[in-house]
Amino acid sequence: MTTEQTTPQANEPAAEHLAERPGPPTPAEPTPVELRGVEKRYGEGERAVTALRGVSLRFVRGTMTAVMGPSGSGKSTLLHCAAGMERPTRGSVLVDGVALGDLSEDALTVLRRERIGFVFQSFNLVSALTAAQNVELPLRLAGRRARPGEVVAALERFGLGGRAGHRPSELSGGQQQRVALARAVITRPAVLFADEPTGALDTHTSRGVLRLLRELVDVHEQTIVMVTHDPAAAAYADRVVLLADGLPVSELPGSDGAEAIAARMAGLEESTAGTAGPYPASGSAVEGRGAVRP
Ligand SMILES: Nc1ncnc2c1ncn2[C@@H]1O[C@H](COP(=O)(O)OP(=O)(O)OP(=O)(O)O)[C@@H](O)[C@H]1O
Repeated sequence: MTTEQTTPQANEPAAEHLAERPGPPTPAEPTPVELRGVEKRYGEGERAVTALRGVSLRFVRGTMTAVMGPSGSGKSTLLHCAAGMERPTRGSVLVDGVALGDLSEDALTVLRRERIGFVFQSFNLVSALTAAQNVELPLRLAGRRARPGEVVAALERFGLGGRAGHRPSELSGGQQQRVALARAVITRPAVLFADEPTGALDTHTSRGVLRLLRELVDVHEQTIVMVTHDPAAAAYADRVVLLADGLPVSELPGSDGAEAIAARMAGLEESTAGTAGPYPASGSAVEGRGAVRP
């Protein structure tokens, strides 16, 4: 396993410093998402599976992070815990500085609805609703009405201006995923989680969706955390975090390119193949952009 240190952004403290002292975010701008020592165990006794072993990660505003790793390494579990869809067994998740573990189920539902966006590989649109109704849904669930033109503007932003009245079955896969994206960001969430968002799309359509994700980050300062198996998709990210056996073990910038990411993944798969997990169960921290702390 290699340990690397890349240059931190000019306006960020040294990554190493961050890794040791995650510290509180400034009151003016809380960190969109922070995981502190997150463990997740499923089941009890002999059948227990530890999916996450003490993960500490921060996802800063206006960055896109790709999470990769071998099958079963804990990627989906990490995303579900970070998005408040599952409660960690130990440790804490903070969204916009709010500890999810301190919230009641009702308060967590409200926070998820208003501060967290999620897109799935299978789009998860409501089949009986039109594109416009799907996009408006999170606002209605929050008891709000869309402002005049808000939904149309959201659809247009994702190149769907002419599709407002179409139902999901009348749309291509790429169009459905763009409706899902418009729906996920209409509430202006602190973070957008994406679980294999291009997994069901062909290469050309995938690139279109990835460019839209990139634009959300670069133009609108959206924070995005995306699980992917595709090194070409990960290359769109600022940061690629590699998981193995429930821990972040390595990290590289997406700008290193798909080939370098694929090579790092291959090395990881080789080193973990047939083992019960060579990584310590005691905890790990990977912080900031471009830092590595296996
Ligand atoms: N609900 C569950 N009950 C029991 N074990 C689970 C559950 N969900 C996940 N696991 C286990 O936790 C571990 C991590 O699973 P997870 O789905 O997070 O991995 P992953 O990296 O997303 O895998 P993949 O790339 O195959 O989707 C695996 O060993 C899995 O079998």
